[in-house]
Amino acid sequence: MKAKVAIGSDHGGYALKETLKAFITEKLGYEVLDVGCDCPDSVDYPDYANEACSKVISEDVQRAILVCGTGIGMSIAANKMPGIRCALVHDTFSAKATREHNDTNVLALGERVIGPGLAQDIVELWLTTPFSEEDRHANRIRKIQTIEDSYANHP
Ligand SMILES: O=C(CO)[C@H](O)[C@H](O)[C@H](O)COP(=O)(O)O
Repeated sequence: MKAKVAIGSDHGGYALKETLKAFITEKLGYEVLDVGCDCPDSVDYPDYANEACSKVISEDVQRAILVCGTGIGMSIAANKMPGIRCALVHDTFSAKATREHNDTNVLALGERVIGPGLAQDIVELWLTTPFSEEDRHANRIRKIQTIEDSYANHP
């Protein structure tokens, strides 16, 4: 069964979000939950990273895609959230590798960095590439989780 995908952006990623939303639903056939923003007026990217990633954490969706001007702010905010492994990706090699090696559940993109054609290629690869399941990669992901858990009750 295909993953459900949340998608969110700030104003700097709004146009690319709209393009990707149509591509993911109409061309790739995934169900997409758009958490905003809803127009190109200035907003704050952490609000939309939080909204989209909370849908992954609650298991309403299996993946999320975040777009801002650079993708950097979105990826920083997303990676603060428990269980989120967000990759900022602007090339197709990394799109495939981060699924195979990191089992990332969130993808961040920068509308001011790449064009819509490359963004679509990245999104398609990222959505369709499975985690390799190899022991060394699974073990490294467990170590990331252990780091996260060790700070869970940090004062
Ligand atoms: O968070 C970002 C950079 O890390 C995003 O690119 C934002 O979209 C960007 O900072 C927005 O900038 P603006 O001057 O408010 O349009």
